[in-house]
Amino acid sequence: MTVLDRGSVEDLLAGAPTSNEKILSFVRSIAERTTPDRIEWITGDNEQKRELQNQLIEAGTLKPLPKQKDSFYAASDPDDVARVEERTYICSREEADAGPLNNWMAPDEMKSILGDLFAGSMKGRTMYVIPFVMGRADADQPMFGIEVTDSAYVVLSMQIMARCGTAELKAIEEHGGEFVECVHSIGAPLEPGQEDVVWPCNTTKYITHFPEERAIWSFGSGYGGNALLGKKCYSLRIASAIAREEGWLAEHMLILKLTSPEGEVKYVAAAFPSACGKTNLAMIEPTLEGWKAETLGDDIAWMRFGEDGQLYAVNPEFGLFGVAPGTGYTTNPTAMRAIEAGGNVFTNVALTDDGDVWWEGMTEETPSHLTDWKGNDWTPESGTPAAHPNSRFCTPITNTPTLADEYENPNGVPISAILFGGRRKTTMPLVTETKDWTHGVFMGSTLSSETTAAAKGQVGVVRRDPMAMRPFIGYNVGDYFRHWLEIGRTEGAKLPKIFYVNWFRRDDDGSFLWPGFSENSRVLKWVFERVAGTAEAVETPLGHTPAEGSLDIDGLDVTEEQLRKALAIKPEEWAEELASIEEWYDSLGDHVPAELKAEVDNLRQRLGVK
Ligand SMILES: Nc1nc2c(ncn2[C@@H]2O[C@H](COP(=O)(O)OP(=O)(O)OP(=O)(O)O)[C@@H](O)[C@H]2O)c(=O)[nH]1
Ligand SMILES: O=C([O-])CC(=O)C(=O)O
Ligand SMILES: [Mn+2]
Repeated sequence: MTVLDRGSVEDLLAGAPTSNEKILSFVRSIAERTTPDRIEWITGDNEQKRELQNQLIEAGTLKPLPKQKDSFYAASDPDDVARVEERTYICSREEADAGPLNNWMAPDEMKSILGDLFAGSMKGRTMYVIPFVMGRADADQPMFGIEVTDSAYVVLSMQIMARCGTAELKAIEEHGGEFVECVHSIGAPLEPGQEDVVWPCNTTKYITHFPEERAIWSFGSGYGGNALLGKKCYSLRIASAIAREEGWLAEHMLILKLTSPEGEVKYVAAAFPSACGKTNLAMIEPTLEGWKAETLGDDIAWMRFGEDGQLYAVNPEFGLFGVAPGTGYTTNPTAMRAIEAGGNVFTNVALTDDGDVWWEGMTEETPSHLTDWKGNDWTPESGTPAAHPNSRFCTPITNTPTLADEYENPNGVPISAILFGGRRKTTMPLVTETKDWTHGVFMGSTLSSETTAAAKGQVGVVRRDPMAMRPFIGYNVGDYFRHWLEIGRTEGAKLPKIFYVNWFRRDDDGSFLWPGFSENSRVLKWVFERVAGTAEAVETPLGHTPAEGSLDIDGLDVTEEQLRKALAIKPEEWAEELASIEEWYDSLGDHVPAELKAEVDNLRQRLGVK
């Protein structure tokens, strides 16, 4: 392995747009290790963006889409299509601090592996330096990062997902050069004369986090949450560790603004696991007369206490990285209009014969011929999905026609209700209001969902996904539960009410008991009215569920009988559920707070099951 001598790295750094020693020494140390041919600082200006686009078009990585505004298509390596949880590590000094749900390795051991992997890993390539901020630079506590990467595709995607460029570099300098170090390499060095491939990556993958040093190192993948390090790696795993220290919450939640026909406003946050409906709910078009919903965020919420004791949420992201399949004019017209506004990068969707994109669920009619995400001819008879189930649209959030004005407010909006929910065919009712904060934390901590294509692995298996954060908690899950309970004990706190929802319950014949999508506005109305103190509820062992007639199904093709089934709490299902919860808590070790374990017994008693 040739290593650049010091002189040549200095040459690459000549003309760097900063003289900040912390920034320079970080960039220098990564360049020395990875030996790129060039270093390019991302400015955020259009000329640079065009140039990168053109390079990627020439390399075959991006295809321009003549039917779309300023948008591109990319197809990844078929082995690089989703987050790889089994290759994701939390490298805290103590193993107990990573906890039983994260892969752990001692920092030194991991650094030695990474040292070998990153040595010369950018050879023949350009190292891009992306200064960015999650949230806004003018927030009370701005959260900066610098991602270095050897993927121009990652640069273009990061520029959609976060505020990046010269302005952010200046802001980092002004704030004393504090930033989260994000190091990314696709791990595909190029020898002189070696021909590149369309989607370079490495079969060895490591997505690693050093929460105590606030650093992220990612190797081998160019896709989504593995590579756009501002998203899951920073804004959830590292930020959750910071939030624990500082007394706030970094969560996998959408943020929604609801306005009633009377003009009253409430803000709601909701945590559903990956590919379980956050983007859809964040962009909901209410079917109820006079109700208005506006979008603030579709994936991540940071919530800090305001001086008035309320939890204020901001969306740290600047873009949408939405699941394409199932997004269509009938299910999510808002997302379709956002996409129409242009500036998109689509990955692993299908292509129509006239050069547009398509995915399952986009249109009512399926085209008779397509090129599938693997580049093969495809017809409806092919028997395989045309778009990969985790194919994504990457779209500027400012395209969203329903974006609330408060999105630009650096310190966020006060949250009145938190919804937890997952994808469950049975057991979990359409909606329940939990009894109090501790009971709400209990329900969130036992959140369960059938697995989806958003992560590699088997699809459709029920797994516990606490607060929809299972793959994203940057520390021990038991300590994370304790942190949630402590948030509830914060002096002067005016806490949101916590609800549990399930859009995915099925009837005996396998059909959905609840129409979902825009009709979820009816559940949101009930939640709004519970917070306002106007909706009727009945007390159940799980908290409060809508009293008969209080959930508005007027004009909906749902019978009272179906609604009863959707809301039912069946003791035989719960006997099984409680056993599974208990087993799961036990598997998490001794950090699980006793208060939560006590909730299992309380619930068992209320349900009258053994
Ligand atoms: N049956 C039903 N399906 C839904 C509903 N809402 C969303 N979906 C489907 O769930 C899938 C994922 O929805 P998204 O809104 O993209 O999920 P997400 O939680 O934002 O996913 P990530 O971006 O991976 O975090 C899509 O295929 C949707 O069509 C609903 O209310 N009912
Ligand atoms: O991180 C990703 O790749 C996409 C995402 O939002 C999720 O999986 O929740
Ligand atoms: Mn997500």
